[in-house]
Amino acid sequence: MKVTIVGAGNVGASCADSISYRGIASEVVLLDIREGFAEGKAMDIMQCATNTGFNTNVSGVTNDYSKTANSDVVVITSGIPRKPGMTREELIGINAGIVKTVAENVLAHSPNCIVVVVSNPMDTMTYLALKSTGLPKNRIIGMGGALDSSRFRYYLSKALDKPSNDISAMVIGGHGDTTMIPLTRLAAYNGIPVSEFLSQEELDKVAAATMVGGATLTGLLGTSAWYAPGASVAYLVDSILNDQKKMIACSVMVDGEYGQNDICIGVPCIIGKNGIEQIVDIKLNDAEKAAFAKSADAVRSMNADLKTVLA
Ligand SMILES: NC(=O)C1=CN([C@@H]2O[C@H](COP(=O)(O)OP(=O)(O)OC[C@H]3O[C@@H](n4cnc5c(N)ncnc54)[C@H](O)[C@@H]3O)[C@@H](O)[C@H]2O)C=CC1
Ligand SMILES: O=C([O-])CC(=O)C(=O)O
Repeated sequence: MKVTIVGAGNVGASCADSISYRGIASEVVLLDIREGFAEGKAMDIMQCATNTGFNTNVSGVTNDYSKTANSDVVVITSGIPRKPGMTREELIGINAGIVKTVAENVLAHSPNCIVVVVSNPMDTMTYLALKSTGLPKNRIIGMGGALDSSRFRYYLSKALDKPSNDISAMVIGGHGDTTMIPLTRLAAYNGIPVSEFLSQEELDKVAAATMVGGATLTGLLGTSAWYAPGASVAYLVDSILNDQKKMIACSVMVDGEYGQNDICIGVPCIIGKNGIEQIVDIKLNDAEKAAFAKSADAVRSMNADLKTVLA
């Protein structure tokens, strides 16, 4: 199986690293416009192979899409990240043009691939990739919910003082500081609702920390995060390449699910070899429904900024 990652920066290289470690692809191609950069990142990752024991062939290219031909999955991470104090939405002006061109280039060489969109503002970039390429909606997947859900589990694990892997929890809605919806009502510690162990005040604190999880890291690092984003992409790509049918919150075009249409937004999805194989339309309570509608309005109004790039 062949995976191309466009953008060999912090997130792209971390995706390549995590995918190689998992041993889920025979070939990973990293592509960047910066001369020699992807080649260098690929060489550095390949020099891990003997000490970590992976057999994936990772190569790097400078803007040569012919080397990406016949990829099964293409991950788009190209574009600028935010700096402390910025929102993801402020990146749209530069990233929209990049994502549109990149999506066209990758499909010209891999017409049957599944595209995973990472560049921010991710829900809007996913919508742009879908609208500009005309691909069927199962083949364009926005990655955000996998990461937000793993941060939610991290903050729950800190509050409970229990391991993250004993906790199941999901974040739906937009991938933005104010649009995420951590589903605290449904979060569980080994099958037991977390509300058995944490007060409403503690749960509200966890939800608030989750929503600004990316901003917190951006403040600490001076640029946005990359290890957990890379691991989240690898988790998603694993479910596609190995047809695992995992349920992962992903940004996908909704068609009536959760009462919404014509936006890409985070909802629980079954992910397999065909990409998005099913949207799991669960019953939300009134407060969750209201939060989802508000989140959808914000995502929709962001998409309106794409008018010129989609014209
Ligand atoms: N959806 C999510 O959960 C997450 C999204 N992100 C987003 O991912 C994007 C990348 O972040 P980082 O890797 O930290 O940034 P970075 O600046 O480290 O890397 C971006 C790379 O894209 C390359 N690039 C720019 N234009 C290109 C083009 N036309 N073709 C090919 N490569 C191009 C740059 O040369 C650079 O190497 C940002 O937009 C960031 O906001 C970051 C973390 C999580
Ligand atoms: O915070 C950012 O800008 C990058 C991102 O989407 C994340 O780490 O969740």
